[in-house]
Amino acid sequence: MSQPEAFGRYRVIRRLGSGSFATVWLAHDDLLNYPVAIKVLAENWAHQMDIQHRFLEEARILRQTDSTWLVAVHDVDVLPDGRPYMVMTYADQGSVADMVKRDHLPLDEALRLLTEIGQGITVLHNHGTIHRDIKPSNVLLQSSPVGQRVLVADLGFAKSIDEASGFTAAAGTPGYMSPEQSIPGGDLDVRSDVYSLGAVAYELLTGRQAPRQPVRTPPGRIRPGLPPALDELIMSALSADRESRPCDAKTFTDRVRAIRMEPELLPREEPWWQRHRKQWRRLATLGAALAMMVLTATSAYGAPSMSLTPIHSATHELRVDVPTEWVSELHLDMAARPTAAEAGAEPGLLATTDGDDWHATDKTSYGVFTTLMPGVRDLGRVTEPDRCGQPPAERRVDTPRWEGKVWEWSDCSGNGALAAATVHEPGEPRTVYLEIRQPDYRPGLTDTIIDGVRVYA
Ligand SMILES: Nc1ncnc2c1ncn2[C@@H]1O[C@H](COP(=O)(O)OP(=O)(O)OP(=O)(O)O)[C@@H](O)[C@H]1O
Repeated sequence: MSQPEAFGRYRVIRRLGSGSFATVWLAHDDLLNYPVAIKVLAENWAHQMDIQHRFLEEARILRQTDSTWLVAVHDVDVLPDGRPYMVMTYADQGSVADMVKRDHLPLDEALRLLTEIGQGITVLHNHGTIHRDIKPSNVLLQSSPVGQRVLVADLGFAKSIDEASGFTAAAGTPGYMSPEQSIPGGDLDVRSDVYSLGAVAYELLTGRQAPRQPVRTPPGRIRPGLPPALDELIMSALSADRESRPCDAKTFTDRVRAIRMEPELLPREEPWWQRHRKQWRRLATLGAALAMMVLTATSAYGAPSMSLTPIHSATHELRVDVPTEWVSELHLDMAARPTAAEAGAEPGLLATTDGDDWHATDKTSYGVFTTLMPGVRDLGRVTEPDRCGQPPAERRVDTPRWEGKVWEWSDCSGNGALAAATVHEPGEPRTVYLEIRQPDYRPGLTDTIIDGVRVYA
Protein backbone atom coordinates (compact mmCIF):
# COMPACT_ATOMS: atom_id res chain seq x y z
CA MET A 1 0.00 0.00 0.00
CA SER A 2 1.61 3.28 -1.05
CA GLN A 3 1.82 6.04 1.52
CA PRO A 4 -0.32 9.09 0.73
CA GLU A 5 1.20 12.49 1.34
CA ALA A 6 -1.65 14.00 3.25
CA PHE A 7 -5.29 13.66 4.23
CA GLY A 8 -6.66 17.18 4.04
CA ARG A 9 -4.45 19.36 6.19
CA TYR A 10 -2.88 16.38 7.96
CA ARG A 11 0.60 15.41 6.72
CA VAL A 12 1.05 11.63 6.72
CA ILE A 13 4.09 10.27 8.59
CA ARG A 14 3.67 6.49 8.52
CA ARG A 15 1.17 3.64 8.56
CA LEU A 16 0.26 2.42 12.05
CA GLY A 17 -1.60 -0.70 10.96
CA SER A 18 -4.63 -2.13 9.21
CA GLY A 19 -7.69 -3.94 10.51
CA SER A 20 -10.50 -5.71 8.74
CA PHE A 21 -12.18 -2.52 7.58
CA ALA A 22 -9.68 0.30 7.73
CA THR A 23 -6.07 1.45 7.74
CA VAL A 24 -4.76 3.76 10.45
CA TRP A 25 -2.01 6.32 9.70
CA LEU A 26 0.11 8.50 11.94
CA ALA A 27 -0.11 12.06 10.68
CA HIS A 28 0.82 15.55 11.83
CA ASP A 29 -1.46 18.51 12.17
CA ASP A 30 0.99 21.22 11.10
CA LEU A 31 -1.46 24.00 11.95
CA LEU A 32 -1.87 22.97 15.59
CA ASN A 33 1.54 21.25 15.69
CA TYR A 34 0.16 17.99 17.05
CA PRO A 35 0.30 14.29 16.05
CA VAL A 36 -2.97 12.56 15.18
CA ALA A 37 -4.06 9.08 14.09
CA ILE A 38 -6.20 8.94 10.96
CA LYS A 39 -8.41 5.96 10.28
CA VAL A 40 -9.40 5.58 6.63
CA LEU A 41 -12.09 3.13 5.56
CA ALA A 42 -10.68 0.55 3.10
CA GLU A 43 -11.51 1.10 -0.57
CA ASN A 44 -13.38 -2.20 -0.93
CA TRP A 45 -15.78 -1.23 1.89
CA ALA A 46 -16.06 2.49 1.21
CA HIS A 47 -19.03 2.14 -1.13
CA GLN A 48 -21.05 -0.25 1.00
CA MET A 49 -23.62 1.93 2.68
CA ASP A 50 -24.01 -0.21 5.82
CA ILE A 51 -20.23 -0.24 6.47
CA GLN A 52 -19.95 3.48 5.75
CA HIS A 53 -22.84 4.08 8.15
CA ARG A 54 -21.14 2.00 10.85
CA PHE A 55 -17.86 3.88 10.34
CA LEU A 56 -19.54 7.26 10.79
CA GLU A 57 -21.55 5.94 13.73
CA GLU A 58 -18.27 4.97 15.45
CA ALA A 59 -16.96 8.51 14.92
CA ARG A 60 -20.22 10.03 16.23
CA ILE A 61 -20.25 7.94 19.42
CA LEU A 62 -16.62 8.81 20.16
CA ARG A 63 -17.27 12.50 19.47
CA GLN A 64 -20.42 12.57 21.63
CA THR A 65 -18.96 10.68 24.58
CA ASP A 66 -15.81 12.80 24.57
CA SER A 67 -14.29 10.88 27.49
CA THR A 68 -10.79 10.64 28.99
CA TRP A 69 -11.07 6.85 28.78
CA LEU A 70 -12.06 6.64 25.11
CA VAL A 71 -10.15 7.56 21.97
CA ALA A 72 -11.34 11.03 20.96
CA VAL A 73 -12.46 11.84 17.43
CA HIS A 74 -11.62 15.39 16.40
CA ASP A 75 -12.93 15.41 12.87
CA VAL A 76 -14.33 13.35 10.00
CA ASP A 77 -14.13 13.98 6.27
CA VAL A 78 -14.25 12.20 2.93
CA LEU A 79 -11.33 11.78 0.49
CA PRO A 80 -11.83 12.75 -3.18
CA ASP A 81 -12.21 9.00 -4.04
CA GLY A 82 -15.12 8.68 -1.61
CA ARG A 83 -13.34 6.97 1.34
CA PRO A 84 -14.36 8.48 4.69
CA TYR A 85 -11.76 9.07 7.37
CA MET A 86 -11.75 10.09 11.00
CA VAL A 87 -9.06 12.05 12.83
CA MET A 88 -8.35 10.65 16.28
CA THR A 89 -6.08 11.02 19.30
CA TYR A 90 -2.76 9.32 18.57
CA ALA A 91 -2.01 6.59 21.12
CA ASP A 92 1.79 6.61 21.14
CA GLN A 93 2.36 3.59 23.42
CA GLY A 94 0.71 0.84 21.38
CA SER A 95 -2.00 -1.40 22.78
CA VAL A 96 -2.59 -3.47 25.89
CA ALA A 97 -2.14 -6.56 23.66
CA ASP A 98 1.47 -5.48 22.97
CA MET A 99 1.99 -4.88 26.67
CA VAL A 100 0.68 -8.32 27.72
CA LYS A 101 2.91 -10.00 25.10
CA ARG A 102 5.93 -8.07 26.30
CA ASP A 103 5.58 -8.25 30.07
CA HIS A 104 4.23 -10.15 33.02
CA LEU A 105 2.19 -7.38 34.62
CA PRO A 106 2.51 -6.75 38.34
CA LEU A 107 -0.87 -7.25 40.01
CA ASP A 108 -1.42 -3.59 40.84
CA GLU A 109 -0.58 -2.56 37.27
CA ALA A 110 -3.02 -5.14 35.86
CA LEU A 111 -5.76 -3.88 38.20
CA ARG A 112 -5.06 -0.26 37.27
CA LEU A 113 -5.43 -1.06 33.56
CA LEU A 114 -8.56 -3.07 34.24
CA THR A 115 -10.14 -0.25 36.24
CA GLU A 116 -9.43 2.27 33.49
CA ILE A 117 -10.73 -0.02 30.74
CA GLY A 118 -13.85 -0.60 32.87
CA GLN A 119 -14.31 3.16 33.24
CA GLY A 120 -14.20 3.57 29.45
CA ILE A 121 -16.82 0.86 28.98
CA THR A 122 -18.94 2.42 31.75
CA VAL A 123 -18.94 5.69 29.79
CA LEU A 124 -20.22 3.80 26.75
CA HIS A 125 -22.91 2.00 28.75
CA ASN A 126 -24.07 5.32 30.22
CA HIS A 127 -24.24 6.66 26.68
CA GLY A 128 -26.53 3.74 25.75
CA THR A 129 -23.91 1.86 23.73
CA ILE A 130 -22.57 -1.72 23.87
CA HIS A 131 -19.00 -1.99 22.58
CA ARG A 132 -19.22 -5.68 21.49
CA ASP A 133 -15.49 -6.02 20.66
CA ILE A 134 -13.53 -5.38 23.87
CA LYS A 135 -10.13 -7.09 23.65
CA PRO A 136 -6.54 -6.14 24.54
CA SER A 137 -5.72 -4.97 20.99
CA ASN A 138 -8.64 -2.53 21.13
CA VAL A 139 -7.34 -0.84 24.25
CA LEU A 140 -4.68 1.72 23.35
CA LEU A 141 -2.15 3.49 25.54
CA GLN A 142 -1.04 7.11 25.42
CA SER A 143 1.66 8.94 27.36
CA SER A 144 0.46 11.90 29.35
CA PRO A 145 2.14 14.29 31.80
CA VAL A 146 0.56 12.36 34.69
CA GLY A 147 1.49 8.88 33.45
CA GLN A 148 0.04 6.41 31.01
CA ARG A 149 -3.57 6.81 29.85
CA VAL A 150 -5.82 4.00 28.73
CA LEU A 151 -7.98 4.71 25.68
CA VAL A 152 -10.70 2.26 24.69
CA ALA A 153 -10.88 2.22 20.88
CA ASP A 154 -12.42 0.53 17.85
CA LEU A 155 -16.15 0.90 18.15
CA GLY A 156 -16.66 -0.67 14.72
CA PHE A 157 -19.12 -3.21 16.17
CA ALA A 158 -20.70 -0.89 18.73
CA LYS A 159 -24.47 -1.00 18.95
CA SER A 160 -27.07 1.05 20.70
CA ILE A 161 -28.55 -0.78 23.69
CA ASP A 162 -32.09 -0.19 22.34
CA GLU A 163 -31.34 -1.82 18.96
CA ALA A 164 -29.36 -4.69 20.47
CA SER A 165 -32.35 -6.15 22.30
CA GLY A 166 -33.93 -7.12 18.96
CA PHE A 167 -32.35 -9.15 16.15
CA THR A 168 -28.56 -8.76 16.16
CA ALA A 169 -26.08 -10.29 13.71
CA ALA A 170 -23.25 -12.33 15.25
CA ALA A 171 -20.21 -10.07 15.78
CA GLY A 172 -17.16 -9.86 18.01
CA THR A 173 -13.83 -11.64 18.37
CA PRO A 174 -13.70 -15.33 19.36
CA GLY A 175 -12.01 -15.74 22.71
CA TYR A 176 -13.38 -12.43 23.99
CA MET A 177 -17.02 -12.40 22.92
CA SER A 178 -19.82 -13.69 25.12
CA PRO A 179 -21.58 -16.93 24.18
CA GLU A 180 -24.75 -14.99 23.27
CA GLN A 181 -22.80 -12.83 20.77
CA SER A 182 -21.98 -15.84 18.63
CA ILE A 183 -25.66 -16.69 18.15
CA PRO A 184 -27.07 -14.81 15.14
CA GLY A 185 -30.31 -13.18 16.21
CA GLY A 186 -29.44 -13.46 19.89
CA ASP A 187 -30.50 -10.43 21.85
CA LEU A 188 -27.71 -8.64 23.65
CA ASP A 189 -27.31 -6.31 26.57
CA VAL A 190 -24.42 -4.67 28.40
CA ARG A 191 -23.57 -7.98 30.10
CA SER A 192 -21.92 -9.08 26.83
CA ASP A 193 -19.32 -6.38 27.45
CA VAL A 194 -18.99 -7.58 31.06
CA TYR A 195 -18.07 -11.03 29.70
CA SER A 196 -15.37 -9.44 27.50
CA LEU A 197 -14.06 -7.43 30.46
CA GLY A 198 -13.73 -10.75 32.31
CA ALA A 199 -11.78 -12.21 29.37
CA VAL A 200 -9.48 -9.17 29.26
CA ALA A 201 -8.97 -9.40 33.04
CA TYR A 202 -8.05 -13.09 32.70
CA GLU A 203 -5.40 -12.26 30.09
CA LEU A 204 -3.98 -9.26 31.96
CA LEU A 205 -3.46 -11.40 35.04
CA THR A 206 -2.26 -14.66 33.52
CA GLY A 207 -0.77 -13.63 30.16
CA ARG A 208 -3.08 -16.28 28.61
CA GLN A 209 -6.36 -15.96 26.78
CA ALA A 210 -9.36 -17.05 28.83
CA PRO A 211 -10.25 -20.69 28.12
CA ARG A 212 -13.21 -21.53 25.93
CA GLN A 213 -16.62 -22.08 27.50
CA PRO A 214 -17.21 -23.51 29.99
CA VAL A 215 -14.40 -21.71 31.83
CA ARG A 216 -13.30 -23.98 34.68
CA THR A 217 -9.77 -22.78 35.48
CA PRO A 218 -9.78 -19.63 37.61
CA PRO A 219 -6.91 -17.22 36.88
CA GLY A 220 -5.56 -17.83 40.41
CA ARG A 221 -4.71 -21.38 39.44
CA ILE A 222 -2.37 -20.07 36.73
CA ARG A 223 -1.09 -17.16 38.80
CA PRO A 224 -1.08 -18.37 42.40
CA GLY A 225 -1.61 -15.76 45.08
CA LEU A 226 -4.42 -13.72 43.48
CA PRO A 227 -7.02 -12.42 45.92
CA PRO A 228 -9.89 -14.95 46.00
CA ALA A 229 -12.36 -12.08 45.50
CA LEU A 230 -10.69 -11.31 42.17
CA ASP A 231 -10.86 -14.93 41.05
CA GLU A 232 -14.56 -14.98 41.93
CA LEU A 233 -15.28 -11.73 40.11
CA ILE A 234 -13.55 -12.84 36.90
CA MET A 235 -15.16 -16.28 36.96
CA SER A 236 -18.60 -14.70 37.46
CA ALA A 237 -17.99 -12.27 34.55
CA LEU A 238 -17.08 -15.29 32.38
CA SER A 239 -20.29 -17.16 33.23
CA ALA A 240 -22.12 -18.58 30.23
CA ASP A 241 -25.35 -17.55 31.96
CA ARG A 242 -25.41 -13.76 31.89
CA GLU A 243 -27.69 -13.65 34.94
CA SER A 244 -24.65 -14.75 36.96
CA ARG A 245 -22.43 -11.91 35.68
CA PRO A 246 -22.06 -8.46 37.29
CA CYS A 247 -24.94 -6.46 35.83
CA ASP A 248 -22.87 -3.84 33.98
CA ALA A 249 -19.37 -2.42 33.48
CA LYS A 250 -19.76 -0.07 36.44
CA THR A 251 -20.54 -2.88 38.88
CA PHE A 252 -17.59 -4.90 37.55
CA THR A 253 -15.23 -1.90 37.74
CA ASP A 254 -16.34 -0.87 41.23
CA ARG A 255 -15.50 -4.37 42.46
CA VAL A 256 -12.06 -4.31 40.82
CA ARG A 257 -11.42 -0.93 42.40
CA ALA A 258 -12.49 -2.20 45.83
CA ILE A 259 -10.14 -5.20 45.52
CA ARG A 260 -7.32 -2.90 44.50
CA MET A 261 -7.93 -0.67 47.52
CA GLU A 262 -7.61 -3.56 49.99
CA PRO A 263 -3.82 -3.74 50.44
CA GLU A 264 -3.99 -6.86 52.59
CA LEU A 265 -5.65 -8.70 49.71
CA LEU A 266 -2.69 -8.12 47.44
CA PRO A 267 0.30 -10.42 47.87
CA ARG A 268 3.68 -8.71 47.86
CA GLU A 269 4.93 -9.83 44.48
CA GLU A 270 8.18 -7.98 44.26
CA PRO A 271 10.81 -8.49 46.93
CA TRP A 272 12.70 -5.36 47.86
CA TRP A 273 15.93 -6.44 46.18
CA GLN A 274 14.09 -6.96 42.89
CA ARG A 275 13.10 -3.29 42.85
CA HIS A 276 16.81 -2.48 42.93
CA ARG A 277 17.84 -5.19 40.54
CA LYS A 278 20.13 -2.88 38.51
CA GLN A 279 22.47 -2.61 41.45
CA TRP A 280 22.14 -6.29 42.25
CA ARG A 281 22.75 -7.33 38.69
CA ARG A 282 26.34 -6.21 39.10
CA LEU A 283 26.77 -9.00 41.62
CA ALA A 284 26.85 -12.52 40.24
CA THR A 285 25.52 -13.98 43.48
CA LEU A 286 23.52 -12.58 46.32
CA GLY A 287 25.11 -12.87 49.70
CA ALA A 288 24.52 -14.95 52.74
CA ALA A 289 22.17 -12.40 54.27
CA LEU A 290 19.60 -13.04 51.54
CA ALA A 291 20.02 -16.78 51.86
CA MET A 292 19.08 -16.40 55.52
CA MET A 293 16.00 -14.38 54.63
CA VAL A 294 14.73 -16.99 52.26
CA LEU A 295 15.39 -19.89 54.59
CA THR A 296 12.84 -18.33 56.88
CA ALA A 297 10.32 -18.45 54.06
CA THR A 298 10.70 -22.12 53.17
CA SER A 299 7.66 -23.06 55.21
CA ALA A 300 5.58 -21.48 52.47
CA TYR A 301 6.61 -24.07 49.83
CA GLY A 302 3.55 -25.35 48.10
CA ALA A 303 1.24 -22.96 49.90
CA PRO A 304 -1.63 -21.83 47.69
CA SER A 305 -0.59 -18.22 48.23
CA MET A 306 2.85 -18.80 46.67
CA SER A 307 3.77 -15.78 44.61
CA LEU A 308 6.01 -15.57 41.57
CA THR A 309 8.82 -13.12 41.00
CA PRO A 310 9.88 -12.12 37.50
CA ILE A 311 13.64 -12.51 36.95
CA HIS A 312 15.47 -11.12 33.92
CA SER A 313 18.74 -12.22 32.36
CA ALA A 314 21.61 -9.69 32.34
CA THR A 315 20.87 -8.72 28.73
CA HIS A 316 17.09 -8.67 29.35
CA GLU A 317 16.70 -11.25 26.56
CA LEU A 318 14.98 -13.75 28.84
CA ARG A 319 12.42 -13.44 31.58
CA VAL A 320 11.18 -16.22 33.84
CA ASP A 321 8.77 -16.14 36.77
CA VAL A 322 10.14 -18.02 39.75
CA PRO A 323 8.41 -18.84 43.06
CA THR A 324 9.56 -15.99 45.28
CA GLU A 325 10.56 -18.40 48.05
CA TRP A 326 13.24 -19.96 45.86
CA VAL A 327 15.01 -16.70 45.04
CA SER A 328 17.69 -16.55 47.70
CA GLU A 329 20.49 -16.46 45.16
CA LEU A 330 20.47 -15.04 41.70
CA HIS A 331 23.21 -16.07 39.27
CA LEU A 332 23.24 -14.30 35.95
CA ASP A 333 25.79 -16.47 34.19
CA MET A 334 25.52 -19.94 35.65
CA ALA A 335 27.27 -22.48 33.41
CA ALA A 336 24.95 -25.11 31.96
CA ARG A 337 25.70 -28.79 32.56
CA PRO A 338 28.32 -30.15 30.13
CA THR A 339 25.80 -32.00 27.93
CA ALA A 340 23.69 -28.86 27.54
CA ALA A 341 26.77 -26.67 26.97
CA GLU A 342 27.97 -29.06 24.24
CA ALA A 343 24.56 -28.76 22.60
CA GLY A 344 25.00 -24.95 22.49
CA ALA A 345 23.52 -23.76 25.81
CA GLU A 346 25.00 -20.45 26.94
CA PRO A 347 25.62 -19.79 30.66
CA GLY A 348 22.16 -18.92 31.93
CA LEU A 349 20.00 -17.39 34.60
CA LEU A 350 19.63 -19.28 37.87
CA ALA A 351 17.33 -18.31 40.75
CA THR A 352 17.76 -20.79 43.55
CA THR A 353 17.92 -21.59 47.22
CA ASP A 354 21.49 -22.85 46.76
CA GLY A 355 23.62 -22.19 43.70
CA ASP A 356 26.62 -24.28 44.79
CA ASP A 357 24.59 -27.46 44.72
CA TRP A 358 22.46 -26.73 41.69
CA HIS A 359 23.95 -29.34 39.38
CA ALA A 360 24.30 -31.97 42.11
CA THR A 361 21.04 -33.89 42.12
CA ASP A 362 22.14 -35.75 45.25
CA LYS A 363 22.03 -32.44 47.18
CA THR A 364 18.99 -30.33 48.05
CA SER A 365 18.52 -27.18 46.00
CA TYR A 366 15.34 -25.69 44.59
CA GLY A 367 14.94 -23.14 41.84
CA VAL A 368 14.88 -22.51 38.11
CA PHE A 369 17.74 -22.45 35.62
CA THR A 370 17.03 -21.13 32.15
CA THR A 371 19.10 -20.35 29.10
CA LEU A 372 18.83 -19.90 25.35
CA MET A 373 20.14 -22.14 22.59
CA PRO A 374 20.25 -21.48 18.86
CA GLY A 375 17.99 -23.64 16.68
CA VAL A 376 15.21 -26.01 17.69
CA ARG A 377 16.77 -28.55 20.06
CA ASP A 378 15.38 -31.87 21.18
CA LEU A 379 15.54 -32.46 24.92
CA GLY A 380 17.36 -35.78 24.40
CA ARG A 381 20.35 -33.89 23.00
CA VAL A 382 20.48 -31.41 25.86
CA THR A 383 20.18 -33.58 28.95
CA GLU A 384 20.47 -37.22 29.97
CA PRO A 385 17.52 -39.43 30.93
CA ASP A 386 19.44 -41.12 33.75
CA ARG A 387 20.01 -38.06 35.92
CA CYS A 388 17.96 -39.16 38.92
CA GLY A 389 18.43 -42.89 39.12
CA GLN A 390 15.17 -43.57 37.27
CA PRO A 391 13.83 -42.82 33.77
CA PRO A 392 11.81 -39.59 33.42
CA ALA A 393 8.15 -39.29 32.51
CA GLU A 394 7.94 -37.52 29.17
CA ARG A 395 5.21 -35.13 28.04
CA ARG A 396 4.77 -32.61 25.29
CA VAL A 397 4.35 -28.86 25.72
CA ASP A 398 1.80 -27.50 23.30
CA THR A 399 0.45 -24.10 24.24
CA PRO A 400 -0.33 -21.07 22.03
CA ARG A 401 3.15 -19.73 22.91
CA TRP A 402 5.37 -22.78 23.40
CA GLU A 403 6.06 -26.12 21.72
CA GLY A 404 8.48 -28.68 23.08
CA LYS A 405 9.06 -31.44 25.55
CA VAL A 406 9.33 -31.92 29.32
CA TRP A 407 11.01 -34.73 31.22
CA GLU A 408 9.95 -35.06 34.83
CA TRP A 409 11.52 -37.06 37.64
CA SER A 410 8.97 -37.00 40.45
CA ASP A 411 11.57 -38.12 43.00
CA CYS A 412 15.11 -37.22 42.03
CA SER A 413 17.44 -39.26 44.26
CA GLY A 414 15.39 -38.33 47.33
CA ASN A 415 15.98 -34.58 46.80
CA GLY A 416 12.65 -33.38 45.45
CA ALA A 417 11.39 -33.33 41.90
CA LEU A 418 13.32 -32.32 38.79
CA ALA A 419 11.90 -31.20 35.47
CA ALA A 420 13.94 -30.42 32.34
CA ALA A 421 12.37 -28.86 29.27
CA THR A 422 13.25 -27.58 25.83
CA VAL A 423 10.64 -25.27 24.34
CA HIS A 424 10.51 -22.91 21.40
CA GLU A 425 7.99 -20.46 20.02
CA PRO A 426 6.28 -21.81 16.87
CA GLY A 427 8.39 -20.81 13.85
CA GLU A 428 11.21 -19.39 16.03
CA PRO A 429 14.57 -21.16 15.59
CA ARG A 430 15.59 -20.52 19.21
CA THR A 431 15.22 -22.93 22.11
CA VAL A 432 14.71 -22.13 25.75
CA TYR A 433 16.18 -24.79 28.01
CA LEU A 434 14.84 -24.98 31.57
CA GLU A 435 15.59 -26.98 34.67
CA ILE A 436 13.14 -26.74 37.53
CA ARG A 437 13.91 -28.29 40.91
CA GLN A 438 11.12 -28.27 43.47
CA PRO A 439 10.54 -29.84 46.88
CA ASP A 440 7.72 -32.04 45.65
CA TYR A 441 6.25 -33.11 42.35
CA ARG A 442 3.90 -30.38 41.05
CA PRO A 443 3.58 -30.54 37.25
CA GLY A 444 1.16 -27.57 37.40
CA LEU A 445 3.91 -25.37 38.78
CA THR A 446 6.30 -26.59 36.08
CA ASP A 447 3.72 -25.59 33.46
CA THR A 448 3.17 -22.18 35.06
CA ILE A 449 6.91 -21.48 35.03
CA ILE A 450 7.29 -22.60 31.39
CA ASP A 451 4.26 -20.59 30.39
CA GLY A 452 5.66 -17.44 31.99
CA VAL A 453 8.96 -17.53 30.09
CA ARG A 454 9.40 -14.65 27.66
CA VAL A 455 12.16 -14.19 25.10
CA TYR A 456 12.79 -10.71 23.77
CA ALA A 457 14.42 -10.11 20.40
N1 LIG B 1 -5.74 6.16 17.73
C1 LIG B 1 -4.75 5.31 17.44
N2 LIG B 1 -3.48 5.59 17.78
C2 LIG B 1 -2.47 4.70 17.50
N3 LIG B 1 -2.66 3.53 16.87
C3 LIG B 1 -3.91 3.22 16.49
C4 LIG B 1 -5.01 4.07 16.76
N4 LIG B 1 -6.16 3.46 16.30
C5 LIG B 1 -5.77 2.29 15.77
N5 LIG B 1 -4.43 2.13 15.88
C6 LIG B 1 -3.64 0.98 15.43
O1 LIG B 1 -3.91 0.78 14.05
C7 LIG B 1 -4.05 -0.59 13.74
C8 LIG B 1 -5.35 -0.86 13.00
O2 LIG B 1 -6.44 -0.55 13.86
P1 LIG B 1 -7.93 -0.94 13.54
O3 LIG B 1 -8.76 -0.45 14.66
O4 LIG B 1 -8.29 -0.50 12.17
O5 LIG B 1 -7.89 -2.49 13.42
P2 LIG B 1 -7.61 -3.68 14.46
O6 LIG B 1 -8.23 -3.35 15.77
O7 LIG B 1 -6.15 -4.01 14.42
O8 LIG B 1 -8.35 -4.89 13.75
P3 LIG B 1 -9.92 -5.20 13.68
O9 LIG B 1 -10.64 -3.91 13.59
O10 LIG B 1 -10.02 -6.03 12.44
O11 LIG B 1 -10.21 -5.95 14.94
C9 LIG B 1 -3.90 -1.33 15.05
O12 LIG B 1 -2.56 -1.81 15.15
C10 LIG B 1 -4.14 -0.28 16.10
O13 LIG B 1 -3.39 -0.55 17.29
